[in-house]
Amino acid sequence: MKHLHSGKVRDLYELPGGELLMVARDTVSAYDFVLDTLIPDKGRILTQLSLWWFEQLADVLPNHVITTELPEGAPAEWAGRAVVVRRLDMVPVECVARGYLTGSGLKDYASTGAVCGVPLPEGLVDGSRLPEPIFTPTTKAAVGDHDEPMTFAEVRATVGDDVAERLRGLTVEVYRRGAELAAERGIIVADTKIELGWSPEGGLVLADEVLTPDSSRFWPADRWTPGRSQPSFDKQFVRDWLVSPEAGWDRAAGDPPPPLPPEIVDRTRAKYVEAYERLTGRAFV
Ligand SMILES: C[C@H](c1ccccc1)n1cc(-c2ncnc(N)c2C#N)cn1
Repeated sequence: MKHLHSGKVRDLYELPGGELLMVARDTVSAYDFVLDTLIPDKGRILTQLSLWWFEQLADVLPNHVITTELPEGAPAEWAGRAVVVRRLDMVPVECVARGYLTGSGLKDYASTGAVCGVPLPEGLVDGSRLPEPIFTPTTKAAVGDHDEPMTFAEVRATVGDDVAERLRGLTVEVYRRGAELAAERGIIVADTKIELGWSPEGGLVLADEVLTPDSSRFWPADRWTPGRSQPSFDKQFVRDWLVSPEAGWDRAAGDPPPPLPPEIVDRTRAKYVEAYERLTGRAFV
């Protein structure tokens, strides 16, 4: 199979029949670095979680999954974390929806009182819940560049009025469904990024991964405290250890992060298993 693209935590291959193979790695990224230390089973856990969300969202829109059967020639170690998907004509817009204000959205709000041109009430702070979830699209920056916020007018100019409306509607609906279900299970989904593509028949299809802790911000609901940075459901142990004296990491010098101790690896794996089991109600095997 032909290697097409490598992201921070996933790889994309082309199969002889023209379909694509998405493979999730056991890597985790923190502070914009992909760490050297692997989190065992992370790729499988997040792949199985995404497949479960595709099932939950089947009544909202179709998805690109063909099969989870490993194709001929794929290494056995990819089992459970590789998905054969339909090749789509990808929409050139990162479709993001936010139900809470943080990260780049908070920066945009702090300087403009709006996010991607969507005006918000005054007085919001880091972690504030928004009155309604909003569509906050960005450009698809080249590797190494940063995604830039897009206004809805810019999305219209890029894909046309009708498709822009549909991107907004679908992105907010996927977010709402995910955030609602997760909230019932004690997890806040603060925001999420989805990828949409056009099928050969011309319909919009949900692609990539969906509503995972890599494509979304997951916060433990019982620790939500607006006004400060919220702890990450899955990455907080890694973040805290990396900036602790024990790690001896000179982040300011731009040094790569040190390897993670086994205990941090184990606790982080347990958080991914916990997120999967709480959301799906299924035991991770
Ligand atoms: C950003 C993402 C990516 C995934 C995995 C690794 C690195 C990047 N990506 C997805 C496609 C893509 N292209 C055509 N048809 C599709 N069904 C998909 C999907 N999913 C292109 N890039």
